[in-house]
Amino acid sequence: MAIPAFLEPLLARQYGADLAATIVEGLAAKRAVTLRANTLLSDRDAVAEALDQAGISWEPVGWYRDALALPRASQRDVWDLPAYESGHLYMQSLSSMIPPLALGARAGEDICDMCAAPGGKTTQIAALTGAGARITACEMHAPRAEKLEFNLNRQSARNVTVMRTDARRLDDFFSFDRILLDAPCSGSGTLSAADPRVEKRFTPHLIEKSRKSQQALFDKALKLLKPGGTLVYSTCSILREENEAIVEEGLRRAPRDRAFSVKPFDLDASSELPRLPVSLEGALCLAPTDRYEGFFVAKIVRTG
Ligand SMILES: C[S@@+](CC[C@H](N)C(=O)[O-])C[C@H]1O[C@@H](n2cnc3c(N)ncnc32)[C@H](O)[C@@H]1O
Repeated sequence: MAIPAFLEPLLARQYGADLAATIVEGLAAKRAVTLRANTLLSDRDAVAEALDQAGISWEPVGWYRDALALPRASQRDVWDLPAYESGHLYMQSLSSMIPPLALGARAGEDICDMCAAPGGKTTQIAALTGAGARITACEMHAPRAEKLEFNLNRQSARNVTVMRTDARRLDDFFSFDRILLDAPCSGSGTLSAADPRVEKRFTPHLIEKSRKSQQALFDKALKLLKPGGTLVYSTCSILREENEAIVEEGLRRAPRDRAFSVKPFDLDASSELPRLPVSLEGALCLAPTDRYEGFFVAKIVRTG
């Protein structure tokens, strides 16, 4: 099985042939298992000690103290740890830890995670706010909403209300200080040649379907944002049509009585991130590598 052949020309149109070839190589690389210490129940040092005791070698991640990379471990090695079972850690890709950091949520705020299951980012936001924020987590697919609730319980994220609903239909009466829209996407940044279903799953139709849903969700997010509020838009796609184009079109047709601006966000030691060029100033797009998934993150602030 191979990465579908139509992807490389698509990438080449966006990034040029050389970079497209490097990206496809990055997709084929075996990615290191990475995890996040759950500070609602434990901390980085305790998780590191549990790994040491199990003989699993780990490396720190420069831009996020709670993240650990396990270059030689398998997922099963982590599943076997008591600290995994008890929710003291959460297996999560490094790239997907960035949107909650970019969101910058604080205790006391109203937060919405519009597309929340299985809950990696919801539980991270809960941990980052010390369980002091009011978090609404939407998920429209019932089995995935169950998985979300399971993970929230296991991670002890008690300040989260789960809404089993289509976030596109949220009443405009709601308003939030911060919204994370980690949108459903084609997954072009995380494709694996080892996945036997990759050719059936990743199709031009999936990109188009994702794009429509992303735009509708983005438009809704802008309506739900309080003045001064922050929206973070992210996908695990590296295609411009699912990323920059969604943000640009959403801002173009935003309600005329509101103003929004794309803002850069800081990440300590972010020079270690494998950045791809972006056409939206302030946004971040990561290349797939043996450590990172391909990922896009943009931060939008309602300025008026
Ligand atoms: C990229 S995944 C989210 C991953 C999640 N943020 C995490 O970090 O664990 C997108 C999720 O959005 C859900 N979804 C798709 N369309 C939705 C919609 N219109 N409203 C709510 N949830 C939706 C999907 O079922 C899927 O679980």
